Amino acid sequence: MTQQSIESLYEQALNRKSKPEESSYTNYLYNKGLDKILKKIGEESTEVILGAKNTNDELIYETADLLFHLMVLLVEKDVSLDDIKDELGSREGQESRLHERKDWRV
Ligand SMILES: N=c1c2ncn([C@@H]3O[C@H](COP(=O)(O)OP(=O)(O)OP(=O)(O)O)[C@@H](O)[C@H]3O)c2ncn1[C@@H]1O[C@H](COP(=O)(O)O)[C@@H](O)[C@H]1O
Repeated sequence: MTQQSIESLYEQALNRKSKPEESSYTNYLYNKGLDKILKKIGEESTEVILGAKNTNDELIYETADLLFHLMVLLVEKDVSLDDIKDELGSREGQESRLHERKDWRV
């Protein structure tokens, strides 16, 4: 089975931004603008929640949809995958600092 990395999904979204294609769904989203992309993120997030309540197949399908739309959002906002990796990396070994935020316990 063919697999696709998050990096290549992001690269595709970046590539559509610099070289738009008429039949591209990614370009349809860019043309509609940020509010449309955010609406899709909201819808897809809800579908992930519903999928998780149903079957793992649905969860996997909806997570893939959400990841795709997240990559489009990051490109639209000029945020790189390295920005996200830097943020995640800065949290490594910082459990005690993160746990000071007691709100996650609620
Ligand atoms: N991974 C995806 C991907 N995941 C989901 N989708 C699209 O996201 C849409 C989500 O479905 P919905 O029913 O929620 O949305 P819709 O009713 O089609 O449209 P709207 O609600 O947005 O108006 C579908 O049209 C899917 O085709 C994706 N579209 C593209 N990709 C990747 O992006 C690449 C480039 O695609 P294009 O930009 O279309 O050339 C593709 O080769 C894929 O690798």
